[in-house]
Amino acid sequence: MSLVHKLEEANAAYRAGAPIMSDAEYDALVERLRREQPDHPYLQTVEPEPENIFGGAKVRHHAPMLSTEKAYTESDLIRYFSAVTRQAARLGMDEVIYAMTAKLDGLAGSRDRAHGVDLATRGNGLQGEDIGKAFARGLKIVGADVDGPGEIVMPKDFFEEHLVPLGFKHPRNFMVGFVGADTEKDHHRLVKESGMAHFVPYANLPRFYADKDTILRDIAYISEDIRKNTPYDTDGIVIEVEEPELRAALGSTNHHHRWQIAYKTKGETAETTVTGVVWQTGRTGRITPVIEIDPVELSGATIRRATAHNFQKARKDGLGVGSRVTMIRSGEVIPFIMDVLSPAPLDVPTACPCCNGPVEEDGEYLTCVNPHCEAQAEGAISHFFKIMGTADGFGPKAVEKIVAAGITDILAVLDMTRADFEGMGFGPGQAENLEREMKRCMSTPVEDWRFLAAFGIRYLGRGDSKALLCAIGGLDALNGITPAQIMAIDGFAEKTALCIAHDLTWRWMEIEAVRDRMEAPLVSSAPAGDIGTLPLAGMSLVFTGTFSKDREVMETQAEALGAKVQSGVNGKTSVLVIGEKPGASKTTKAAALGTPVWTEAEYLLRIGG
Ligand SMILES: NC(=O)c1ccc[n+]([C@@H]2O[C@H](COP(=O)([O-])OP(=O)(O)OC[C@H]3O[C@@H](n4cnc5c(N)ncnc54)[C@H](O)[C@@H]3O)[C@@H](O)[C@H]2O)c1
Ligand SMILES: [Zn+2]
Repeated sequence: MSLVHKLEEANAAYRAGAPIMSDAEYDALVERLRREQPDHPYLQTVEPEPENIFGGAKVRHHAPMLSTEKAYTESDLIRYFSAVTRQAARLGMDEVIYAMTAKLDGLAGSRDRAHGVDLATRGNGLQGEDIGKAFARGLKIVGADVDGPGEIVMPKDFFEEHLVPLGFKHPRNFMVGFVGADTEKDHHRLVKESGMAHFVPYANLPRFYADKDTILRDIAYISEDIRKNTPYDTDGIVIEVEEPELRAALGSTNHHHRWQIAYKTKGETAETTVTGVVWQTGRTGRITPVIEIDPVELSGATIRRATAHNFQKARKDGLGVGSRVTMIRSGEVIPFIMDVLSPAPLDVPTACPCCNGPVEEDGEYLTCVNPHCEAQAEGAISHFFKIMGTADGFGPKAVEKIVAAGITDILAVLDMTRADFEGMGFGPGQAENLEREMKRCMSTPVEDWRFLAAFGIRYLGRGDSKALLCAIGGLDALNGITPAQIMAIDGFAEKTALCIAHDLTWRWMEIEAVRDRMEAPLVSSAPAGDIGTLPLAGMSLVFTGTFSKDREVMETQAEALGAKVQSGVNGKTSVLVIGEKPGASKTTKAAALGTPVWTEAEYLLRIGG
């Protein structure tokens, strides 16, 4: 395949949110093309988005959205500064002061309400796609709502905490899916509810100012400082001239503005040999190879191993013992294998390295499907209590202790007593607490979809569990369900249906056993459910203040008992439930509307608990 063809293919995949190579690899190939064929048309225009990946109408940009020129070295920067300085001298201007901002690594978009465009992608630079629907999906503008270009991004902390465990690898690719997906999935709702999909107009980014000599001297510190102070992924910094007159004089090419440059630190690379492969099972059951290498020095650190997250690619590339590879490390990424120079076959395990249980290939992942696998147990147990939402105290630390003591499945946890907890090294107070919380978890009514989602079955988050149970008529109907039955339901594709049916069969006994342990009934989400007999049926409640339990737990319980929970008081509110230090705006509003107010004690009395 020709170099350009390879670049075109990689670019199309990247723009669609499913890259087939790393950015460092792509950038290295672009630099190679620049060396070999400096005048190639591919280098002269904006790398285009494939047509119609977001399903929006075509939009013409009133100002073209260009790419940036890149500087990897000091001499690249000097060349840029000289060109600007020459032009400034022609205009009779003094020393130029440059503005620097974080180069956000997301999906570029432009807001141009002056021409009726809420938001559009960059497209080919001249014409993009209308993605205004992203606001309905939960996209939030960060800072002043100004027209102009910006970036669609997600804070990295949130991404790492909530989306990495679901298998997403890069916020940028996630946001491409978020903006373009036809149907709203659970993970989209999670992001929407948390308000973590952001559109950041570049004009709102913090700006740092310096002259060229300061920049050349301190560029490493400045870059690192900007990176550290930006909550989003970045891939360098943008250095630019601000004076409109100088911008106009410098002008643009079809590819970039001459008044702007992106500074990126290129990773250092080194060749080495693979000396060993160790397979590890993660918390979600995913089995990934850790590649051990002959130690190499890269940017001042000794690198001994790298994780290959995509096992399928590792096998295809031949990352086995004895293969020769190129490692790369830059300031912004952890070291990884960039290239396989000479392959060697990679032996893939047929059993889980942790529990010896059965494994399955699911797309690019190798997964241990044994729910009792110790490596997965912690994740599974925390997930259960978190989704049930009716017990406190089963945080990561406590669960780690429980699993370390050999209790690796939900049922076994539910069988534990205060004495058992104490035997594991919990203090008497905490042991008592855990026993009480577990009883509460078993005696509080929850919706059947929440119960099902608590088992952490692949593709059965809360929303999809609800859809499944509503369509199928309740939990019992899941016993022996076939892929065909699931596929017949709107929103379930063949691959997911196969996977869900398989996992349900495998885990049905456990699900039933846990349900038998429940002392409270599950609230059915099937349309013909007996909602009318629940104590809070038909009521709309608002909770404010601090309660003896987490507010979220109170609200979940109220919903399970038939209530609708609102976030603010309005004419439809039946009762305002107040804890300690209730919010003044809610109590005032309730007083003005004459809405009944209950204390926590009154509320508990009413629900009989
Ligand atoms: N992994 C792959 O296969 C693959 C394929 C294609 C492209 N890429 C990556 O994409 C990049 C090239 O594509 P590109 O032209 O979209 O990006 P670029 O690196 O040339 O950057 C230009 C874009 O940066 C954006 N930007 C972000 N922060 C900004 C700020 N503070 N001020 C101004 N603009 C800002 C602008 O929207 C502009 O369009 C390369 O760095 C490459 O690594 C990767
Ligand atoms: Zn296992």
